[in-house]
Amino acid sequence: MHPAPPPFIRIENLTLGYDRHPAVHHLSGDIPAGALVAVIGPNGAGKSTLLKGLAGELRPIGGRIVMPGLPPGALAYLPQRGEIDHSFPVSVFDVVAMGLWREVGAFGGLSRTQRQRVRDALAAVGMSGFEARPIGSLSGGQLQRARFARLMLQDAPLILLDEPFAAIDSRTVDDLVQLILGWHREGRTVLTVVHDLEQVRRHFPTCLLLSREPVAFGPTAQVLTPDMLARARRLSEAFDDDAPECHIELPPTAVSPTDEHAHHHNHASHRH
Ligand SMILES: Nc1ncnc2c1ncn2[C@@H]1O[C@H](COP(=O)(O)OP(=O)(O)OP(=O)(O)O)[C@@H](O)[C@H]1O
Repeated sequence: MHPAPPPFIRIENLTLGYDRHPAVHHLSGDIPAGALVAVIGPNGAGKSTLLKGLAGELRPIGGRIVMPGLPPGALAYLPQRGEIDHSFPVSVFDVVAMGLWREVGAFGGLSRTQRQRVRDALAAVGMSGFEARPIGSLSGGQLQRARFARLMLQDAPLILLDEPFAAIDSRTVDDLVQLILGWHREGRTVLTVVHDLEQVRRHFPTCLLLSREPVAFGPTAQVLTPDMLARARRLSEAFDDDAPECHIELPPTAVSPTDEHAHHHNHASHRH
């Protein structure tokens, strides 16, 4: 018998938030290497906050995230809103080439091979011929393709995508899903915030259902049950950002390696 491989990401009683107000709390669990995880939950459930925490953009208020097998900085993160200033006169090629900054450095020039890799990444997202176009002239779907091309060049073992399909045409969504499935086949670990549950059922083997705290984490078919979704909704409705404290009691659930912390507690942002 082989011992179980170490987790790629270990989350230990994690609390993340803003100005010491928890947005996600009591999150614990292991994510194995090569997992393809959909992060789902109601609006304001803390999905983006979790990705920011994993990306290192938000420091935990409590608990910790450990990624034993990940070299420092070896993750690629696609935030929800475009971080690209559309009015900035920069070409699609240059924006995508930023994906190589770790190997090129801030002021380095690109080698011939690196320039070819940029063109290959653009071809892989169906954007050949757009190299010289100003980034601000792209449609929403084209811009998202370019952002995926940049991400590909980062060649990271861990990829975090925050609502990559929001406000994107269905053909582009299909193409982006195929790229994600390709990264999964290559053995990369991918966490994606997704709103469309059909999309999740069809393509994502593992699911984390969040509602400020973990509701369920495991195989998608066991997480996406009417019970679990109703539970997530109830938790989200019981939440009030301005309320002084919290006493939410959860019954234990069948699938949930992550909710062993369900109990009475006091946090400075729940109501009853
Ligand atoms: N920069 C911030 N400063 C203060 N509070 C924030 C900030 N960003 C998010 N929040 C709050 O944290 C909570 C969780 O937000 P988050 O964006 O993580 O939720 P989400 O699940 O991604 O929601 P959605 O599906 O609507 O994008 C919300 O109450 C939100 O208002």
